[in-house]
Amino acid sequence: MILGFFFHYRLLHPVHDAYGLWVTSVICEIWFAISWILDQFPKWCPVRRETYLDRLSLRYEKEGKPTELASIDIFVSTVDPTKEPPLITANTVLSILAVDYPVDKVACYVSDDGAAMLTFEALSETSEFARKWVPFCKKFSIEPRAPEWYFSQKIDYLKNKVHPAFVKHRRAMKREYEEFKVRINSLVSMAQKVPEEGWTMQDGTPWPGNNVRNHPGMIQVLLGHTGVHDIEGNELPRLVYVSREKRPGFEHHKKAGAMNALVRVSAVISNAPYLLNVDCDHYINNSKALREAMCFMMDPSLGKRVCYVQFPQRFDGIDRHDRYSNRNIVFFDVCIHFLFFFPSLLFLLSLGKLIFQMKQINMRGLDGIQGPIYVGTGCVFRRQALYGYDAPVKKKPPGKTCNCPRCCCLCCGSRKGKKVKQRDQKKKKMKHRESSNQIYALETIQGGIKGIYTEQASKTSPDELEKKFGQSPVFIASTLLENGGIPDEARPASLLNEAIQVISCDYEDKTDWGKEVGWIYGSVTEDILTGFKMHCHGWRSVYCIPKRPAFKGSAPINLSDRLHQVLRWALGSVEIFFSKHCPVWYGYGGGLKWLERFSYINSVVYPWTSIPLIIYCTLPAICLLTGKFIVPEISNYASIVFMALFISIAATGIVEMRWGGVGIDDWWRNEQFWVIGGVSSHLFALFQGLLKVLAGVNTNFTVTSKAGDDGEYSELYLFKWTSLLIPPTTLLIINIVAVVVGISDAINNGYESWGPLFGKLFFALWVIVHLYPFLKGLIGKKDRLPTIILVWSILLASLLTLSWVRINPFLTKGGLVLEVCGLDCD
Ligand SMILES: O=c1ccn([C@@H]2O[C@H](COP(=O)(O)OP(=O)(O)O[C@H]3O[C@H](CO)[C@@H](O)[C@H](O)[C@H]3O)[C@@H](O)[C@H]2O)c(=O)[nH]1
Ligand SMILES: [Mn+2]
Repeated sequence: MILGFFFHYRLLHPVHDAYGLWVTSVICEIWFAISWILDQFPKWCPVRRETYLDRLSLRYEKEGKPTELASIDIFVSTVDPTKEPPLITANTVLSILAVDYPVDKVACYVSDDGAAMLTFEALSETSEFARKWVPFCKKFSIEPRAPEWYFSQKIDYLKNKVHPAFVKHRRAMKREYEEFKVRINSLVSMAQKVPEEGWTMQDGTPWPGNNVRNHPGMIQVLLGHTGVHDIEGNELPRLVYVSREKRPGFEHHKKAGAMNALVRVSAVISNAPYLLNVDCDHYINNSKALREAMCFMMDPSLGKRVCYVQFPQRFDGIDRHDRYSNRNIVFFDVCIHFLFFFPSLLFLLSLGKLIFQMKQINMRGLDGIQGPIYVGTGCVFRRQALYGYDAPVKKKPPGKTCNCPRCCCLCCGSRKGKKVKQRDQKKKKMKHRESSNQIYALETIQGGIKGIYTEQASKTSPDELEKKFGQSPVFIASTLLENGGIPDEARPASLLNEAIQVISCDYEDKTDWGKEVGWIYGSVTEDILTGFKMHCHGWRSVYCIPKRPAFKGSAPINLSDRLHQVLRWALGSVEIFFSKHCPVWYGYGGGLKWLERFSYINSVVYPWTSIPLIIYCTLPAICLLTGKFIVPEISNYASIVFMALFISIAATGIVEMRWGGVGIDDWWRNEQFWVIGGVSSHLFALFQGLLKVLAGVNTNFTVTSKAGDDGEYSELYLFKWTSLLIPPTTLLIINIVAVVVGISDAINNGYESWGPLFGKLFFALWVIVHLYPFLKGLIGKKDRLPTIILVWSILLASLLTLSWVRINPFLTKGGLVLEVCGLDCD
């Protein structure tokens, strides 16, 4: 590293624009230093991290720990039954109901933002089917427990199963499922027939959700302890349908708002101390995953400082070559990742200040620092961490006294007196507010007031609690219980009544919901913000990668959908970048570690790299068209150093990949898609984000379309027109034109011009190779050639080349200009 530093200095000094280069190289070296440090400290080292994971799951296997499993509330969000087919949601719900966990400790809440009767009907069908499906799964321990995916597995199920009844049962079950599927699909086709007057309920009254933007809150408990049992007479987990109230003029905050509504509803109905969030297009693929998460949550050595356990996202139904890098394997499995495009191109095209390099600490690497970021699905939360509290302070060994105010409140007598007084005040206040729908008497929760959180909570006055959590006394009382649960004497009817209150539109008015409590608002990618806030409060998160993937989901497979998804993520990042929560300046003095901060910064600034990226994709073409070579002349000595550096970067990259178990093809797809997404989605996100900040123009959250159940890749070639396609097409065309022009020029000028040409051709081809999957997606099936994009892009490309040729002051070699013009005028 030090050597590298020295070389940089020696090397770059004589170059024309040395200053900018020097600065960038220093930044580079800092990154090198970080990776070096990461490798030196085994605690942060990915390999060590793996053994840590092993240790926990080993203990779990040996001792069956944790023996006492805590309750867990599971949230599924759906919004649009036309884009999120009810069958997919049904499968998600079935995999949850059949999970390998005590039934009385699981409650599944389905939030329906579309308020579609269709979703509701599909869900009640699902609950009926679950009565047969759940006992079947448990009896034969099948995996996965989402029927669609279980039955579509192409394995010989007779091989390992010796149970004689299994074959018969499986066949019967499969038939049942086919029938269930027919029922769900007939619901869907019925839904298409009832557009105008809207749905009616069985008794003829209109379905309250007919108007998606204006309807009351709806809650329906479909399964539960006291309710229906499965066909073998066993209990089933609770299943609750929730559609929050919608009124015109209220901001609903999309998924984050839906999640917060569920947090409150579940607090009133089951109040489990842990929560799991899965998107409707993801299902539980490993029925033991919840237990794995509990290993971390209840691990004494982690001391209740874990705010969430994130599982990596894995996907089904991705084309074999994963053309658009949907799997995101590099993000989920590599610790530290160099974006190779930068070092290779940018180092050599030394354009001074514009050069910069990206080195990302990804999920696995973060796990050695303060934990992975939250990616929106497949994540088990500690409920208390969502309530905006600080992480519990590490306990000092007895005998040591600490004077810091944080520790003091735990031991110091005079404060305790004050606390009791406050508690009495609270008691009075609560009694005072007692109303018909109040279920908890404070006395019943008094026993629960102990431990770290309640320590913090009891420091808060009742007024403050109300300002923070809103006006529901039942909800507030529930937040004071560290271990969750509902008092025995609570009546279900009044609980439901209270649950309706907490999903009303104005519940969050003038409270901390979405600001300090729950899922955080203010960006279309609520996930980054939510995790970030918790890390700022000093919590740590855990990355859990069980051998059998815990959750699996669907990903968009055609180019346009994928680019739109990336656009939305990038837009979210730009929004955060301009918000008060920007990790560059937010949360100093909190519990956020600086390397963790680096990574959060990286996750919000990356859309900006689209600008230099585009410049670097145009430069090779310009080189070829103008005959000017941008790479500075460097000495032999310098070029050797450059090569050495290049190789060292490549080597670290390869080592990181090996550690993560990522193949070269996955890595290469990632590189390619980084360029494709960079020059299209990231750029557009930047503009949209700037528009939003400067002019207040709002953009919509478009739900990512989900692949149907046809299993074929017909969608892969599906072409949808979008302006996102223009910049990469333009870049592609100018580079191809440049290559053609360059070669024909060399042919005209004879033998001696071939030498320098090769250097230039290399860069142009480098760009083209990166954009190749895009080209394939663009052309798709031959008959779908998108003329409109072609016209636009050729127009833009020729405009750019022409204008460059006109304004280029260096150009005196007239031949080339003619060449270019001749080509364009044809
Ligand atoms: O108003 C809304 C909009 C969306 N959703 C739900 O949000 C989830 C994610 O939406 P999806 O369109 O599937 O987005 P993806 O791009 O596939 O999702 C990724 O990126 C999102 C952030 O943009 C995260 O929230 C997701 O967890 C993550 O999987 C789905 O379950 C939707 O039903 C709502 O509940 N209400
Ligand atoms: Mn999704």
